[in-house]
Amino acid sequence: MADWEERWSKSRNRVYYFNRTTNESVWEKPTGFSGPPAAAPEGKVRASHLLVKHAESRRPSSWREQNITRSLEEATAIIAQHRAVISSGEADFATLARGNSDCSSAKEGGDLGWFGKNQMQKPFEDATFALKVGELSEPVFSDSGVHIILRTG
Ligand SMILES: N=C(N)NCCC[C@H](NC(=O)[C@@H]1CCC/C1=C/[C@H](COP(=O)(O)O)NC=O)C(N)=O
Repeated sequence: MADWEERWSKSRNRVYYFNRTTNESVWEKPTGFSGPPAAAPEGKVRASHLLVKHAESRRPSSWREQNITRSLEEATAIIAQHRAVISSGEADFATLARGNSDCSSAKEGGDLGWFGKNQMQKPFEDATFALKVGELSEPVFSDSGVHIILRTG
């Protein structure tokens, strides 16, 4: 496993994995990969998020639920519950995001990869850039719904 390293694909704006011995490149994280994360591309941050959508979301549908009808209040309460579970250490962020996030990034444990300014909706961008690496946000409200954000890079 020591042969693999995480790299950043500028063209696809996401990480990939390069094997120094075989020169092979793969998108999916090799099983057991434990190398250092890709170096932070200039001016970019990396974050994972858990999104709970509601009836007023810009796209009230997700892989989890075809037609999302919960209210903004309900979504906020659900996010607060998830945040409490993560903060208590009862579950890790990626596991909770994988099963509960209404974003397609759920399949990556919520990982959105590296992104710079003007890529994400402003409330999300502002909240992420204000976090230190490793810090978990308070609930963040965007047109997509209600998020908690873990800054990872
Ligand atoms: N660069 C990466 N990895 N993908 C492009 C992101 C585009 C960006 N997206 C967002 O700002 C929302 C909030 C933060 C994450 C995010 C994810 C949304 C949430 O779901 P939706 O409201 O779209 O159904 N799904 C994808 O876009 C935008 N400018 O709309």
